[in-house]
Amino acid sequence: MSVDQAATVTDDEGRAWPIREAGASALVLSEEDSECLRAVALGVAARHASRPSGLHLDDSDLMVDCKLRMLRDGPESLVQALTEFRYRSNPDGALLLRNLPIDDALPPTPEQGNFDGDWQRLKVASMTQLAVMNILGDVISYADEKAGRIIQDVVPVAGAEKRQENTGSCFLELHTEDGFHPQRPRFISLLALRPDHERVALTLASGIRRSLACLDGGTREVLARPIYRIRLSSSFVGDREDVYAGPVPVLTGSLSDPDLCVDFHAMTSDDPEGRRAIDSLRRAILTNLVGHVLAAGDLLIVDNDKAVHGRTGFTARYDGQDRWLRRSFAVPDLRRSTADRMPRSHVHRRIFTPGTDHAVHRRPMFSYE
Ligand SMILES: O=C(O)CCC(=O)C(=O)O
Ligand SMILES: [Fe+2]
Repeated sequence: MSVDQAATVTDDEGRAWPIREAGASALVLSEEDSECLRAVALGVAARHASRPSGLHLDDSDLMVDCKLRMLRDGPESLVQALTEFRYRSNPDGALLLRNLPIDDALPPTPEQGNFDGDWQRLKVASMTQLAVMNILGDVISYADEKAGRIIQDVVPVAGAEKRQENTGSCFLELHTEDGFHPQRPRFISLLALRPDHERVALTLASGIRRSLACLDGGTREVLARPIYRIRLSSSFVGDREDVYAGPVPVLTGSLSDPDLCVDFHAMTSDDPEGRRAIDSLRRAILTNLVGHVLAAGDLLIVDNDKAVHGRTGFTARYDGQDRWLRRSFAVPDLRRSTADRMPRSHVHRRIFTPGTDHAVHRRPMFSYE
């Protein structure tokens, strides 16, 4: 895959797929609303100032505070847009927010994948993101990934350029986030602190609501069969390439408005019909791409049930000024994972133990080749 100047993605067969600019339908916060949100973020940060960085902001009191202050003092138009998106989603399954407050003096982009400094140096960005996520749902993170951090850093890492994960800088194939996880996120948010140097890294999304019309009834029926397996991502299982979840269907729920779980890099089917249906779906998804080069203060929310996302390639310089996004997840109901979390913690325990051949999840769901 590659991207040319006219914002198209070119697939391996040389066919170019246009990318609609997501900025056209963005919600741009007014200066007044942005300052209002900054005040909410600073207020929450001040009340939790003694929280050590080592806890990665993992505490339900902080989440309660974020939600309460956002509902009480946050910009009403933003709370309304988030609540509508939560209930109804939209045709692209993606909502771009612009002009969100972030911290004035940013630390250098971390080199090794995680920001290890004091969270207070990013208090505006961190609390803003958690305030937004707490309106969309219940914040969750995964112990297997990035040490369970509640807010994860998405930065290029030297040596990982070709990896199909967010430390890479090549084309990141369209995927459902953590589609293999029993409590995968409903919403993911990506808040940009810095764009890439050349401003070419387009974060992409594509919604099943737009693609459904491009799929015939037979293809939809195949995609609804539980004949697909998803390889666990390397951020969960390291270098192992043989751990799969499934079998699962790609389309579930309503026939006219289905949910989607697919990964065009990590999903396979032993069934030739299943593979053909995935190819048709990929063409439909590529027909309906939206994209945006996330700039500082842009926050993209992806509805992980209704859209896949990915990113076009870029060149990292590893000079402390590289692209830097921050990511967080929300689920509709945290209580569904009570047995898999410590009390008051929002971190889901490991589903995979490195060095063993056993996934630790209590419901057997992984297979090994
Ligand atoms: O880098 C991006 O824009 C998207 C990365 C991504 O897919 C992720 O972090 O889940
Ligand atoms: Fe992703």
